[in-house]
Amino acid sequence: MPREIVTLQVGQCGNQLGRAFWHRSLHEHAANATTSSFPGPGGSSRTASQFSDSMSTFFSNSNPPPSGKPLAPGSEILDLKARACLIDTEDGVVSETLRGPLRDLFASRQTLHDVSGAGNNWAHGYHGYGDRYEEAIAELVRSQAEPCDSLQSFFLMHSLGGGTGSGLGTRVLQLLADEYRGVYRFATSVLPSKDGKGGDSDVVVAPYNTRPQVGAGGGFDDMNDVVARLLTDLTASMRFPGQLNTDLNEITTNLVPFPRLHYLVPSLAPIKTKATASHGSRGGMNSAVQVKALVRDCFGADNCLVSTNPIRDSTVIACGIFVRGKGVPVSDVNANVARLQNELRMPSWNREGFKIGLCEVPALENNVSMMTLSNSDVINDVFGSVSDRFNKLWRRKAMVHHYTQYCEEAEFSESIESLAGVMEEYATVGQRGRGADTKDERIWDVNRSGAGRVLF
Ligand SMILES: Nc1nc2c(ncn2[C@@H]2O[C@H](COP(=O)(O)OP(=O)(O)OP(=O)(O)O)[C@@H](O)[C@H]2O)c(=O)[nH]1
Repeated sequence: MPREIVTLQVGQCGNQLGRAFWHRSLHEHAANATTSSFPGPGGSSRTASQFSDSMSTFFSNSNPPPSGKPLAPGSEILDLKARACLIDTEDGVVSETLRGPLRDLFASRQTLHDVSGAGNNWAHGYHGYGDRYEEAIAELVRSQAEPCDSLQSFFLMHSLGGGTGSGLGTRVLQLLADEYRGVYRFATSVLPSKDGKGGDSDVVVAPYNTRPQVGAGGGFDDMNDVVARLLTDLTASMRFPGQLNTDLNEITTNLVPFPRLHYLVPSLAPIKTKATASHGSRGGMNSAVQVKALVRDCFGADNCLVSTNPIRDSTVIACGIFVRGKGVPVSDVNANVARLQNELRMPSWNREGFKIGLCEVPALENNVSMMTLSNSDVINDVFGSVSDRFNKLWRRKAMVHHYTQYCEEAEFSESIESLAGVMEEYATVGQRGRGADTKDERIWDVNRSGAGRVLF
């Protein structure tokens, strides 16, 4: 039975990532359709093909065949709609989406946008726009959630450097927690680069808006292409049928042993962008050798989507390994898990903390590829640098007056304390992984609401 996922794209970055994700998903489904392909002419989602049960996780088909009269394969005209809410405080990106090649995938009632933006101000997004649009956003979400037979989770995309994705995005996550208790929220967050250079050098106050992290070099198109790879790999086994499928709830349950330690660092192998893509790399290797090489890459520094130390040098609390490709035996993956259990530093209570997913449908550019999600204390490098940059501004109370138009100054100290708390919990787990066993069990006693969150 399909278990639907509702996607929420918030802010400019969130909506641009969403576009890259839907575009890539449609192409994957087209490449694997048994009949004629979609997207149709011009990238449209309205075309002839088959609508599978698995596809209904992310898409609805508003033109189902008449009941009791299944149409012959190939004669079904799909009118796909993404199960998505497009939210922004400016109208540029959302309007562009509604005019562009993906226009048929979204009805205009699936969107909510204003015109003036949040001016890179978290408090403007959270309090200003949050107060103004809370009801309308709740209604928008309801319009997508209510038609679902069995809502699995919410999938949110945003950046943390500006004002809308960070502030209004946080408000949306809170609204979801309040109105849909028990439904997991899985957020993909683009964080400011560690050194303030590169992608987010345009946002001086990014550390105020973020509280946590990162980035990569290159333009947005290339970056978004990599992120779309990550998101399609993450959701492949929810969109395609398969033997060893994983859903978002399973991932969250297995990789988040404590509610506040919910930051999952992704790695991809091979990493390819449009510019560097080529088919069939490592095509000559047998599966066991291929999987071993992919694992090696994913646990090194170069393939990690967060610029930080290699995952293999950190304490790994839990880890998901997701493989795409035809005919990869699970035994090849298990052999690597056994090796990682010996090689990685893991807390003694969770040496079994691996979640494996296998999807037979390959990614577009590679015959076999791998994505890992690591819950590890490596994230403290990132949080530490955000915290340092935050404090540099905060000591001088620089730019604070822009925020106090919308919020109390106390929120600044609360957020930096909250971040310090998360860092302390990760540090404690990290020390345990290094063998320093303490009797202090406070860390396990956290009961704040948990959500999976992929950072990059
Ligand atoms: N990877 C990636 N990062 C982006 C993209 N667009 C913006 N960013 C980054 O996101 C941060 C700014 O956030 P935006 O999403 O532009 O802003 P916003 O959330 O819409 O907020 P306001 O502009 O203040 O209303 C900066 O760090 C940008 O470098 C994108 O398409 N891809």
